[in-house]
Amino acid sequence: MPSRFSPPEIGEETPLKQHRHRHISSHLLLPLLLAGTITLTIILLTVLTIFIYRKLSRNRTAPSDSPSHRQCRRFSHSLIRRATSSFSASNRLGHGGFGSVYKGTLPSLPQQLAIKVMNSVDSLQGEREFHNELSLTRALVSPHIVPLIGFSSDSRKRRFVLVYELMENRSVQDALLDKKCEELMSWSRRFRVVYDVAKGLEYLHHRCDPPIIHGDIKPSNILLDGEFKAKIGDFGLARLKTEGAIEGLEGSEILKKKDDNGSILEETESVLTGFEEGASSTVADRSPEASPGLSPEMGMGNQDHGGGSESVRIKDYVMEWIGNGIKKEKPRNEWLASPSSVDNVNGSKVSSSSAGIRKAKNREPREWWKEEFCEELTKKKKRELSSSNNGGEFWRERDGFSGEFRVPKSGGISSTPSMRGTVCYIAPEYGGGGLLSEKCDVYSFGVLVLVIISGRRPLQVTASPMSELERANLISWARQLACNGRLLELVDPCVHSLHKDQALLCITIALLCLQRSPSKRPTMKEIVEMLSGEAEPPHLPFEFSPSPPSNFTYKSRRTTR
Ligand SMILES: Nc1ncnc2c1ncn2[C@@H]1O[C@H](COP(=O)(O)OP(=O)(O)OP(=O)(O)O)[C@@H](O)[C@H]1O
Repeated sequence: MPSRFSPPEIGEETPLKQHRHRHISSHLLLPLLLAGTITLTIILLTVLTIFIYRKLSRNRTAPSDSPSHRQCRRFSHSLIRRATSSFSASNRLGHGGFGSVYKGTLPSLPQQLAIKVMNSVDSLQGEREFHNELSLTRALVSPHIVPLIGFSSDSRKRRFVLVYELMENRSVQDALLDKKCEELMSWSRRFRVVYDVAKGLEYLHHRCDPPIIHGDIKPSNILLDGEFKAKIGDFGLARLKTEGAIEGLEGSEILKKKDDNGSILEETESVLTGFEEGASSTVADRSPEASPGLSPEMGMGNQDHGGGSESVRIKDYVMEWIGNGIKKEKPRNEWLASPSSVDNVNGSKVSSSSAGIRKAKNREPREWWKEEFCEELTKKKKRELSSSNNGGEFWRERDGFSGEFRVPKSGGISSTPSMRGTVCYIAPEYGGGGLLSEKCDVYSFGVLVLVIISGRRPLQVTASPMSELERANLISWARQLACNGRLLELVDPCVHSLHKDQALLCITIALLCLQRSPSKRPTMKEIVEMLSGEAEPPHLPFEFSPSPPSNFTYKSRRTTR
């Protein structure tokens, strides 16, 4: 009879065992599930963090309001050659410190192009500027910046080209100072140019992260499109603000180099002093009628009247000496002065690499030296008048005047190899080998505004009498007019439909920008607010206030533009 209870075979699980097993596995499953979920969450979080970090770091170098970079195309050199008809002279738009700019077209692109060919065969500086300009400009998207379309580079053959959109009306230098375009004789257009440049700089300083310092604001770097809207171009000397430390390092190297050259500088200065002593009397007595040999532009020439032959000889010697010095110092192919294009260009650019390469361009060295000598003569006259108490008030030293235009040493170019920017536009603190900051751009903007308002170069003598020399330096002239409450005299007489309040506002802002102390200068954001009427109009710096106070007043500009 089969037993009712048969013992379980070995290996067979009893329900009890099964229950225990189920209990154990469910006991293990929970922590396993939990661990799995946590691991998965950690992985997801890590991926998400990496994604966000990469996105943020990509946006950091780009302006905050331009999430995606401009489409920047790479072109072959043969295509660029075809676009410019083999870089034909007839297509040449202009010549900059590091090469020529050509007009061109490409079948694949609707717009006309400005093709900047960097001169980098013999120097690394051209290549350096190319990379600098490319990396910075491709990230910029603003209606106030010249749009970069593409580039072409071949390191082996040392060909570096940047392709920009063509600005039909060229630069402010070309359109306003050289051609005196009729369109720019209307006040509203001039004011618009000032406003556009201010907006462009505000974008660079306040909307880019990190901020971008242009470092070379001047008329030839302000381009005008078909409607005369201004855009900032040429970022070859631009810097990200975070590079301050690097700039500082360069600065200390430079100080060392300056010391090394000390004896040479001293020698140069003593020669200049000799010239000043002799030349001041000769130039002061000249007039175009009395001295037909004078260049009417400069009020200086090789002839002498009234027995000053010795001083003229000294002057000629110094001019010659400096001219030779310049030629001697000229690094190969770095001097790009083309006599045909020379016409009192606004300033000579000084730039550097760590190797201390210097350049000056677009001008016969002797031409711009003449202008700078005029400045020296003006200073000399100022000293004379102030010591004789005759007109001392007029020539009183103003904030920042001495030192903002240094006599270039070692052959006409600043002895400070770190100096970047252009003589007359460069901020005094940076010219002395200091740190490049946004306030350097603000200073250059101040000079630019005076140039746009007055329609003349920062250093220019239009006639030889000494009375004209008083106006030679635009900045000091503006300061004088401010002290005398005659600011509107600065406005270009060719301007029509003048809006006096706007003109006073612009000149006042310019004078604020030109204060010697960078911290006193307004920011570009504040300047845009003042120009747009969002902020109250500024007051002149105390030292420029006319006496009795306030010869001119503004109407409130709290109107919408
Ligand atoms: N996008 C452009 N459209 C039209 N013309 C241009 C354009 N870019 C430059 N140019 C012309 O070419 C000239 C040379 O420009 P570039 O930027 O090379 O040098 P620069 O500003 O004159 O001198 P530097 O290199 O010393 O700053 C300008 O003055 C301007 O006349």
